[in-house]
Amino acid sequence: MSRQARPVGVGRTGGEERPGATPDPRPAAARLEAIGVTKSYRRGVWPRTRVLPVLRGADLAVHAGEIVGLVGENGSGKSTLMKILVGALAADAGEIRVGGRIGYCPQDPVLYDRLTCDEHLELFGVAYGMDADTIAESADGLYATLGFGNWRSSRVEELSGGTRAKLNLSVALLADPEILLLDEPYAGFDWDTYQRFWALAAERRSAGRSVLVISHFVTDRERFDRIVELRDGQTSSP
Ligand SMILES: Nc1ncnc2c1ncn2[C@@H]1O[C@H](COP(=O)(O)OP(=O)(O)OP(=O)(O)O)[C@@H](O)[C@H]1O
Repeated sequence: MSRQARPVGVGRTGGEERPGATPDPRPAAARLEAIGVTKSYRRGVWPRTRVLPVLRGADLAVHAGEIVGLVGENGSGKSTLMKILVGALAADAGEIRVGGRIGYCPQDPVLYDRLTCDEHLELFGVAYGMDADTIAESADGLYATLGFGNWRSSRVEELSGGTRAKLNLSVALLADPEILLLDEPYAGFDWDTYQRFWALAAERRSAGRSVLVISHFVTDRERFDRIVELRDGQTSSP
């Protein structure tokens, strides 16, 4: 799928050669790609509106089996680019190509105070088109991996910030998406959960999945296959 700053088309996603097939000498197509994306926000009230250019031709590619870090100063446009990649925000110009199902973990959890963790996973699972057994199996695995099964019957309003962050991440992972986009997913995690998160990301890489993570911590750098930096509205690989 491809869009004009549109979500993108399903094409040759790479990393999925059939045994016995003749190797394809072409480089594998990116699973997720942004090409020349521009975005400005309009601020203020007429007649005192002003335009704030945030992205000025940003390019980004994430391949199968890669964990890519998106870094940049506060306000450099990382969340804006991620929202455009998932289709939550329209770009002014440019193209987005997506070759697979996306799971998105926004910076601010989109959760419902009165629903329990189980009810969230059921609700989102049904929205993803999953059957009840698959939802239950996936939910059990996520509770075990992220260590918050004790809270499965608690309402979100009773949860700590870190447990909400675990549920937010679980919602993104529930349907086992080919492409996982995470906007500062571990800000509220304790050290044990932080380690579990990276083990989970590494498992996804081994399974040929793709992960794009907005990160602020320089110490995370060795965890990524590649780092992409946003500066002055454009991307580069430092
Ligand atoms: N809806 C909006 N309306 C107007 N300006 C916005 C809007 N959303 C973001 N901005 C501005 O766009 C710029 C980029 O914001 P964005 O959240 O994408 O940056 P970021 O790199 O993710 O920042 P941080 O590291 O602080 O999370 C900032 O100057 C921000 O104030």
